[in-house]
Amino acid sequence: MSESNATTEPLRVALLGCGTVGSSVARRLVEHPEEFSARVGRPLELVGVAVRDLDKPRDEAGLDRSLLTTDAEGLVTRADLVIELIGGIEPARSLILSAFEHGASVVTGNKALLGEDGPRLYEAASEAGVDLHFEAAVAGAIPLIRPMRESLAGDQVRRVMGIVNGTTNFILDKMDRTGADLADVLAEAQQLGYAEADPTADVEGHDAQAKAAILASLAFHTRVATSDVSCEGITAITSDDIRTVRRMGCVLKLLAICERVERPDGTAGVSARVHPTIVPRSHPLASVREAFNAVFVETELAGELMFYGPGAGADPTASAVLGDLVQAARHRVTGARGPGESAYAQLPVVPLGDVRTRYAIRVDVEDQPGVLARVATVFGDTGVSIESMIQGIRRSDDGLAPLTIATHEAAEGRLAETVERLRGLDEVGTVSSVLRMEGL
Ligand SMILES: NC(=O)C1=CN([C@@H]2O[C@H](COP(=O)(O)OP(=O)(O)OC[C@H]3O[C@@H](n4cnc5c(N)ncnc54)[C@H](O)[C@@H]3O)[C@@H](O)[C@H]2O)C=CC1
Ligand SMILES: N[C@@H](CC=O)C(=O)O
Ligand code: NA
Repeated sequence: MSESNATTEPLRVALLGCGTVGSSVARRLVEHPEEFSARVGRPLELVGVAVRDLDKPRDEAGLDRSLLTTDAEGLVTRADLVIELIGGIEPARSLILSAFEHGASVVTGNKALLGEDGPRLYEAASEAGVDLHFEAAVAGAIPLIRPMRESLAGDQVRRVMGIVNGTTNFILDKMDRTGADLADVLAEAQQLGYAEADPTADVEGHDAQAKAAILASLAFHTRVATSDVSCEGITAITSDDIRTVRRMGCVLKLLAICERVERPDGTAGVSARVHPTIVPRSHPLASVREAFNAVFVETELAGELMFYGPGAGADPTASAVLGDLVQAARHRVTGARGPGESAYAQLPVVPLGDVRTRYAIRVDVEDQPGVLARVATVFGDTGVSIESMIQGIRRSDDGLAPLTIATHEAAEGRLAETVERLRGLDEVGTVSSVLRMEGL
């Protein structure tokens, strides 16, 4: 690639955090400076890397150790472009705000922070007249944020649904294929660099919850915070659940679902939720393996779009970060600006109780005449329509038989009432799982 259009004045780049993703970003920056220079139109100079521990070996990142500093606050004041890959809320937020105050554009992969305090970051970037880019924050390497912010800016998004957490997809996929337990597979996902620093964020669904908030905000031009997204993770999923779902010809996936919905008074609202979901094996989401992500975006004009690729891991995530870096750097060169916040619609977030979907409920019942009728009556009373009921063989130890009831679409509130009433039946031992279904 030619360097003829590159001036000699470098743009100063500060990297905050040199962990899984940061070290891959650093390596690429120091290994291929001429490529970046040619693509941006000006050289990029890595002026510092903020770390927590100066003595930690980092040879694999190919870094000149004199670039390392524990003074992240000082580093952001002498940069044109700041890459934040520390993660978490603080000190990441203060460092990003300080970067904006000092006139730097910011690239981050920090979905936790964007989901909690995105509007504040947008506002600060806008006041400073600089860019805020975050392609890595949702679905790793997959170009999804830029299409949502820019390519689809003239269309109307109806629904965004998909797998946005690599760790849990890796775990569920392994549980499905090998019958392994959740805890065994989590350690492997951590080793491969997919999990968050605290993997509870992955398995409890909070990482996907923050990503759903980001996607819903972009899709519906509305401020949706992480706390607006209802969330259920995969920690309660057992190998029994996986087996039951297999027998149904389905697979279990942790899905983020963001929808534009009609409220009871006919006005538009937004719903956003994350939960384990039963998906038929014939559905494209069922074949998403390991730490891959896949997101369907349904719009008024484009119809259905599918985004697929590596959703986590050092190098795939670095690809998204570096793409953003080049974009932010080009803007510095040309004087252009990236898109700011678009939250003009301000649609209300509907309560989970009003959201409608389908369910599979697994209960253990006494194997006696009249029990199925009594269970069915509960559904009739609460207005939840049954699609099928499958009873398994009575167990010898407790004399109970597993019963799986699949429903037609019903409101979450009605379903919760149904489950409550099932728990009160003498003939029902336990309600062992309640799972939502999509694409059936
Ligand atoms: N690992 C992945 O696959 C993906 C990660 N992300 C996001 O990218 C960010 C970084 O993730 P990872 O690299 O996986 O995390 P990591 O935990 O491997 O790296 C974070 C690094 O920041 C350092 N750090 C913490 N506080 C610091 C401070 N005050 N000053 C300087 N350094 C500090 C830590 O010592 C650690 O080396 C997070 O926001 C994460 O959510 C986004 C997409 C994918
Ligand atoms: N922990 C996250 C990393 C990428 O966002 C995941 O597993 O998806
Ligand atoms: Na992405």
